[in-house]
Amino acid sequence: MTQTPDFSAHTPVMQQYFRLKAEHPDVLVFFRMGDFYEVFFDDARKCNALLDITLTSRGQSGGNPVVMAGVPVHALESYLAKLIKLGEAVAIAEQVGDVATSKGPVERKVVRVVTPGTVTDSELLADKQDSVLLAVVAQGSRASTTLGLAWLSMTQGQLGLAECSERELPSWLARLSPAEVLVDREKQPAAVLAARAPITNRPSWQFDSALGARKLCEQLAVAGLQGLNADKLPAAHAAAAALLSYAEHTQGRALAHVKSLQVHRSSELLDLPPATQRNLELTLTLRGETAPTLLSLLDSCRSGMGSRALRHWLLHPRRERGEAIARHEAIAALLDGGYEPLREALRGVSDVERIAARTALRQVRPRELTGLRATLQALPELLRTLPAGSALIDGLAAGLRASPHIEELLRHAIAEEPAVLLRDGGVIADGFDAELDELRGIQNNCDAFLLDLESRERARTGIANLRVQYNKVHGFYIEVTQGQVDKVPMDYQRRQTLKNAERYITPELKAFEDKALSAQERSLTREKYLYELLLDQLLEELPTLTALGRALASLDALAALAERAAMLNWCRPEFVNQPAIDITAGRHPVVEARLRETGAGEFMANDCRLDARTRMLVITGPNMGGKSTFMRQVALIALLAAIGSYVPATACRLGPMDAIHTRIGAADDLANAQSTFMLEMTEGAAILHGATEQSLVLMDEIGRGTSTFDGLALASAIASHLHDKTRAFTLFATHYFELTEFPAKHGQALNCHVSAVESGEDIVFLHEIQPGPASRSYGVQVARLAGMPASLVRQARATLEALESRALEGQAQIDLFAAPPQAEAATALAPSALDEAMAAVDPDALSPREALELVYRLKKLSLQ
Ligand SMILES: Nc1ncnc2c1ncn2[C@@H]1O[C@H](COP(=O)(O)OP(=O)(O)OP(=O)(O)O)[C@@H](O)[C@H]1O
Repeated sequence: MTQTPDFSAHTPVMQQYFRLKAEHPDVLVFFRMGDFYEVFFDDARKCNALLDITLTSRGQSGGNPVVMAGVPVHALESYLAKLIKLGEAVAIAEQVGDVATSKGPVERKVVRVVTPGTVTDSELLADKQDSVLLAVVAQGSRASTTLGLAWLSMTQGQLGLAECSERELPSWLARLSPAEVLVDREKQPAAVLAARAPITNRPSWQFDSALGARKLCEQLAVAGLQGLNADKLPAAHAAAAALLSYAEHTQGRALAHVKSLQVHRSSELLDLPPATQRNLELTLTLRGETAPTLLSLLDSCRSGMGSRALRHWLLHPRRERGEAIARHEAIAALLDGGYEPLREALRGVSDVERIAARTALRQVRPRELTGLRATLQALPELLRTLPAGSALIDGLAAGLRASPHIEELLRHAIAEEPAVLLRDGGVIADGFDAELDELRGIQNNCDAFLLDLESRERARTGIANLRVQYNKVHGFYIEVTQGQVDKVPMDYQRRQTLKNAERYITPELKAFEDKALSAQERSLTREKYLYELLLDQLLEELPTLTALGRALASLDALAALAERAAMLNWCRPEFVNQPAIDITAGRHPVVEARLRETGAGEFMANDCRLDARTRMLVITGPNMGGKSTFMRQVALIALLAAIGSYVPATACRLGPMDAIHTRIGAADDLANAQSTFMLEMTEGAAILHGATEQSLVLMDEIGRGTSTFDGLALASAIASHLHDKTRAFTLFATHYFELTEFPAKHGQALNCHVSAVESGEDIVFLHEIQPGPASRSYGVQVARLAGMPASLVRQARATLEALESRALEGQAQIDLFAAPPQAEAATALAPSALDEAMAAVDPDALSPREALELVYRLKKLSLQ
C-alpha cells in the first residue's frame, strides 16, 4: 500500500488510519467516518474490483491524492457477506470516542476482524453449516512428521484437537471442511492447499506447544489437560496456541463461550477419505451441488442447529458403536411414541447455539434475545413431547430444563417487540428500570405537558391565541401575534421576531426543553447500559444456554432420523462382533428417492452377504446394470448404521468396521494436473496401503484408464492383493470378463452379476444381483439405447463377433492369478563359471598365496 512511514506528513485523520492499517496489514480496513465505512488506497482498489464500488479521490495527504471508496453503514452486512464469501477478511474500525467532545479526529479502534473462519453474524453464516476455523502445524522430522490440528466452531463454542500423519491429513480436511485455515508462515503443509479454503499465515512463534497447553487450560478453566484426555498432544497444542490467539484477536475479546473440547484420535473414527466422501456423494454431488446427496435426503431437520448436528454426525462416524446404538434406541423410542409432536414443537425454536455464542461475544441482537425467550417459553411443552425408553433422550431432556431464571430475566428486560438494532432504542421493556421509565415518560408526556402549559399561559396572560410550539432550530417557544405583544408578562424572554408574531421562552419552558431534549439521548444511553448489564447476567448462564443449544440440536437431528426411517421404510441395524456385512433387501437411498420422485420405476432391493469366509464379491454385468449403485448402497448402509441412523434395508447385521475406501471412476483431476489413470492408481495405492481386515473397499472398474492388457493385469494383481494380503471386505466391479475366474482360485471371493435380459435387439436391466458371473457385457446394446446411429451399432456388432471368435480360437492360457515371481526365482538359471568356481572354494584350506591367486581368478571370471 502507499504507506509513508512518516505519518506526520499526513492529515491527522489519515495518520490515525495509517496507524490502524499498520496493525492490520493483511486485511481490508473499514474505517468508520460518519455514515460510511471508508477504505483507502490499495484496499479501496481491491474493494472496487471485488464489490464494484466507485473509487474516488479526495484531497491530498502526504502529498498524494487520497484514493478511497466507501460503503454506507447500513449496508455493511451485505458487503461483508460478499467479501467473506470471496475469502477476504475485514477489520472494522469504529469511532469509539465522543464526536462532540473530541479535540482533533474522534478516536477510532478496530473493534473486530471479520474473517471467513470466525464470522458469527447470522446474516453472514449459512444456516445449515458450521463455519470452522482450523489451525494446522507440522512437527517432527521430515521422515516422521506429525500434524497437529486444532479447530474451533466460533458459533458453537466448541474446540477440537487431533493429531494425524501426513497421509491422513486430507481425510481430516475433507471431514472438517474448514472455512479458513491458519498455517505457520514458514512451513505450510502441502495438503492444506487441497482444503480449498482461504489460508491465513501466522508467525511461527505462535505455534508453540507449551503456550498452547497453557492457553487451552486457561480457556477451559482447568488445571491440566489430562482430565480431558487432551494431554500428550504437543503438535495439536501448538496448533491450538495459534488458533486461540487468532480467534481472540478477531473478536477483540476473550472467548467466554468456548468451554468444551473434543479430542479426536484418528483411530476412533470410521475413516472416510476424501475420495469416499466424494464418491458416496455424502454432502455434495459429484458435480458439487448440495442435492441430491445423502445429507439432503436425511436432513428433514426443523432447525439450522439440527441440520448442523446431522452433518457433523455424518462426517464423524465412530468405530466404537455405543453412541450409534444409543441413537438407534432413541429413534426406536421416537417411532414408538410418535415423533411428530416433537418435530412440531421444534419448528419454532431459535438458533440457541448461535445466540449463546453471540451473547458471549456481546454481539447478540435484541430480536435474537426475544427468539431465545420464546424458545425458553416453549420448552415445557417440548419436554412433554419426548418419548420414554431412551437413555439418550432422557439425558437430552435434562439439558432442556434450563434455569427458569433466564426466561424470567428476558421477559422482564426485553420489550415485547424490540427494535432491530439497539441504537434505535425501544429495546428494554417498560417497567424494568425506573430511570429509563422516567426518561421515556418525559418523551411520551411531552405533548400533554405542552398542551397543559399552553392553556395555563393563555389563562395567565389572557392571550387567547397564544401557542406553545417546537421547531428544530429554535427548540420550544411561545408564539404571540404582534397585536397581543403588550400583554406578554415580564418573565417572557424574546427568542425570535417574525413579521407578525414574536416568539418567547420562559424559565419553565426552558427547563422543560433541556429535560426533553436530553431525555431521548439519555434514554438511549441508559438502554445501552442496561443491555450490557443484561448480557453480563446472561453470560453467567452461558453453560446452561450452550447445553440447551446442543440438546435441541441433537433432538432435532434424532427426530429427523426417526421421520426419515418411518417415511422411507428403513430398519434398525444390528451390530455384531464377528466380521459381517449382512444386508437383506438393501436399497440405495438417494437413487430410490430419485426414482420415486421421477416416477421412473421401483428400486430393486438387493442382498449383500459378506462374512469371515466370503470377503470379496466380483461383480460383473452390463453398463447401466446397477453395479455402482449396488456397491455404493452397501457403503451407505454401513455408514448410516455407524452414525446411528436406521438403514434402507429390511434387515442388516454389521461387524466392526474401521474405514470405507472407494475407488470409483472420476473425471480427470485437471486442477491437480493428474491424468485419469494416474489418479486411479494414486487412489488405488492409497487404499492398498490404508485398508485393513475391518475396512470396506469399493473398487469400481479399476484399470480401465489404461490399455486392456495393462488394465487387466493391474486389476487382477489388485484383486489378489486385497484378497490375500489386505483381506478387506471388497466389492470389486469389473468389465474384465477374465476376472470372473478369480473366485475359482481364491477361496474368499464369489462371483455375482447384475442381471439383464435381451429382448430382440434391446436389453432390459433387471438390476438384480444374482450369483455367478455375467454371461456377457451388452456394451453394444447399451450404445444402441443411448441413441448411437443404427449403422454404427451394426458395424460395432460385426466387429464384436469377429473379435470374439478370434479370441476363442487363440485363447491364451495365461494364469492371471499366479503367484508373483519372487526375486530369487529370477536367478534360477544354469550356474555360471563364476558360481561354480565359488562353490569349489574351501576358504579354510587356502594358503594366503592361494587366496590371492583365487581373487585374481575370480576377477577374471567375473569379466567373462
Ligand atoms: N437396484 C436398482 N433398482 C432400480 N434401478 C437401478 C438399480 N440400480 C441401478 N439402477 C438404475 O440404473 C442406473 C445405472 O446404474 P449404475 O450406474 O449403478 O450402473 P453400472 O452397472 O455401474 O453402470 P456402468 O458400468 O456404466 O458404470 C442408475 O442410475 C439407476 O437409475
